[in-house]
Amino acid sequence: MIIRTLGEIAEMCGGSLVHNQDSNIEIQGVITDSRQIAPGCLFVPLTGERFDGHVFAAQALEQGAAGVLWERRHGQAPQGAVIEVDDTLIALQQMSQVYLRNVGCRVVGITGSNGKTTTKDMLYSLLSTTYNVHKTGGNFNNHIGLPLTILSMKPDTDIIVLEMGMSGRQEISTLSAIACPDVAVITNIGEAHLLQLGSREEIARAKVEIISGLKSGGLFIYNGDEPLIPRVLSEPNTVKPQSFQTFTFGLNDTNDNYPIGMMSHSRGTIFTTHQNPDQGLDLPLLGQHNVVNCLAALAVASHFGINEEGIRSGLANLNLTSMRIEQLTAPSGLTILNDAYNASPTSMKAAIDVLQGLKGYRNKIAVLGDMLELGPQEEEFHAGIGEYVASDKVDILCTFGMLSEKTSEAARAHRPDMKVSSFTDKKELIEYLIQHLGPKDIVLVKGSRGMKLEEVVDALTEANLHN
Ligand SMILES: CC(=O)N[C@H]1[C@@H](OP(=O)(O)OP(=O)(O)OC[C@H]2O[C@@H](n3ccc(=O)[nH]c3=O)[C@H](O)[C@@H]2O)O[C@H](CO)[C@@H](O)[C@@H]1O[C@H](C)C(=O)N[C@@H](C)C(=O)N[C@H](CCC(=O)N[C@@H](CCC[C@@H](N)C(=O)O)C(=O)O)C(=O)O
Ligand SMILES: Nc1ncnc2c1ncn2[C@@H]1O[C@H](COP(=O)(O)OP(=O)(O)OP(=O)(O)O)[C@@H](O)[C@H]1O
Ligand SMILES: C[C@@H](N)C(=O)N[C@H](C)C(=O)O
Repeated sequence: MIIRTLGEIAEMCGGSLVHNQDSNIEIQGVITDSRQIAPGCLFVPLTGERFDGHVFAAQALEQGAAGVLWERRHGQAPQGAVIEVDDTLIALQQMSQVYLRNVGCRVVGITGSNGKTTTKDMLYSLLSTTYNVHKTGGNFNNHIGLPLTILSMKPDTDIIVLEMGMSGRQEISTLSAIACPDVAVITNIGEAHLLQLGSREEIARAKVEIISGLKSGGLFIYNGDEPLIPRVLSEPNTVKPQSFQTFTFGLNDTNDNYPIGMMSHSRGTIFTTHQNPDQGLDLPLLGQHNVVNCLAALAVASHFGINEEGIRSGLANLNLTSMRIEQLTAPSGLTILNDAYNASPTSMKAAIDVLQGLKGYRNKIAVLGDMLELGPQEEEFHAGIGEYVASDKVDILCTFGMLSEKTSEAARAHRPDMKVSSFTDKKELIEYLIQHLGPKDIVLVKGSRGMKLEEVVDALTEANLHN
């Protein structure tokens, strides 16, 4: 984490010390939540939907913060080590940008509609075999999370892997300007946040903003199966460096790298690639979509010179953030595919493909929740998932949420013999599942973040099943 004096921090964020404070006070780390104050930290109050962090500044100092930022428009600052700024969020971002330059590490930025967190985790594991690597924790991928990620890295970091999220235009360009990546990755263009962007073309434009801050001569790695990306690249308004390299990955053999052989097994996939046809790699994650994510991570790892031993070791020791097609076995024996972190049509279909591809279970059950932020076509998207899940070997469908009623209706219409139930009450859904699932079944649980379907996963994990 960042360690600087109060005076240095003031200089980094364009602020000024008040109350003639001792500029040599040492700051260790930056916190934006007074509920998480660590001794010696700098507390940065931010204004959010529910609170204005400034009301907690004095309390933060009492709790052990070594200093606080304070926006001038908030009037009299509390007594103690205070740095006055015009805007605390901008100050946080400026501080992180200067610290990143001070550390001098190389920077990888990863964006895309799906797979950012997964690809980040894979890449972290591959690069860590050779370098001191820092990565985005969890899903801290926005205008606050990215600066906090940078400020939490150690000064001896060689490479930082930054996840860049968005739900609107100019959000990724802000993150790219802070990070100035050496390598920029786009995993895919799906439908996430269509509500705010309006079209997949606009989603692609928002994602391609990641190269607006790409260093000159940097490397842009993207999913070559997606035609929107090169189309946006060629648009006159697209901001990009004078010169940069490109590398494409994907399933099609028109890419720079693509799989030439894939064999699924119970815990993952063994695959070979066009670039390394004799090197069978064992990815301990389910789903073809994760092989595609791995191709992106391999492209970055190759750029940084990770050898075959490092690749194999990195994949073997992969530690994936939870709730991304996470395979669990409950004490009852029930197998759960916990994919409850988020959902959009592309990721929903990818998860259903995984469920349909697995064998050796009595029943395959899909518990599918609403997909949020999809805009005016949301009902059509849910109906499309209904048809998709009814198209093949899923035995029971349970939907959760109002939008998912469309999923159920379409599934019933597409396959009248399929067992379909729809719920809007989570307790009733859980009761139904406990009554109908048994130890030899497998259940996929997936829905948008707002549906909080991890609560279903937790209930099923603890349940005694006797069917
Ligand atoms: C602003 C903030 O950090 N809020 C966090 C806070 O929320 P809470 O509701 O409690 O308070 P406010 O936001 O109103 O508070 C304002 C500040 O006051 C602080 N504070 C509050 C109470 C208190 O007693 N003391 C305080 O000091 C507070 O800390 C605020 O600084 O707490 C919640 C619970 O811990 C946090 O969840 C909340 O964090 C918000 C959501 C946030 O943005 N956090 C980032 C660090 C982050 O990266 N979060 C990610 C999710 C990012 C994300 O959704 N990404 C999108 C894509 C980008 C979309 C973009 N448009 C956007 O807006 O995010 C994606 O699809 O991936 C994460 O949490 O995983
Ligand atoms: N390449 C992909 N194609 C389709 N679905 C994917 C892909 N990669 C991951 N997923 C699925 O998308 C969901 C989110 O995965 P992950 O968290 O890695 O993506 P993300 O881009 O970080 O998501 P978010 O924007 O919601 O934070 C999970 O259900 C995961 O299984
Ligand atoms: C939190 C936001 N970035 C997000 O992921 N929204 C999804 C669609 C949700 O809230 O469920």
